[in-house]
Amino acid sequence: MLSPNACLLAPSILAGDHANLAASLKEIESADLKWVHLDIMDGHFVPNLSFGPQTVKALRPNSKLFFDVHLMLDNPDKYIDAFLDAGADQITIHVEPDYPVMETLDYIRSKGCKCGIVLNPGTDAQVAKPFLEKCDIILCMTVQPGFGGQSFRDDVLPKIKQISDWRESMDLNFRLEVDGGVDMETAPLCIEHGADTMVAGTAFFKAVDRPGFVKKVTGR
Ligand SMILES: O=C(CO)[C@@H](O)[C@H](O)COP(=O)(O)O
Ligand SMILES: [Fe+2]
Repeated sequence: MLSPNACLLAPSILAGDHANLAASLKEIESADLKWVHLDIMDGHFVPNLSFGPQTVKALRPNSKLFFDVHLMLDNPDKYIDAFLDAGADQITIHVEPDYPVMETLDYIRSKGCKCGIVLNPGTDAQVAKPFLEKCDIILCMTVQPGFGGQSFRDDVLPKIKQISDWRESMDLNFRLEVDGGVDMETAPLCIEHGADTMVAGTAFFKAVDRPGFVKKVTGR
């Protein structure tokens, strides 16, 4: 079942120019896109470090893009205020670490920010079910989180379809986002399985024909 939502592409600035991330935001705007994906890594939940709320806050006045903040942290609940203050438009939190996920979603929403959960490739769709009604977005990782430039895992596609089917049967309209190894070949598979929000880092910033890339990845 295709998504009821129009397909969006959210480039990840993890693959942008870290000496000039403001210029990377301009590249996204020049491609006529509305979202940017910001990957926050703590070196604990994932074996890598990226950047923190200070960088997000510094980027905020440079852009009107929708800031889609993906927290890869062991204790995301401790950092929500920092990312709200930094100007996040949406915060997604993983379900795997041990912290109060439901309360954290409620807290993000109570502050007027969009919220959602993230599932690692090995995390069962059933884990998401209790949270679906609380979420603006469900993010399915199609790589093990921590690094850009990895290969897409097509074994995650049935999970995307399952969550898409629940969205329909429960009459919900959350976005269904896919992150990791998304490119011109893999994005159509995600769309076929019900996804509507494509994160692409490496493939977006390396694309020679950006308009062609955007068209293919969003199915427009
Ligand atoms: O969250 C992550 C990685 O943990 C992603 O958002 C990556 O930044 C996507 O990069 P590509 O796979 O598109 O290069
Ligand atoms: Fe991400």
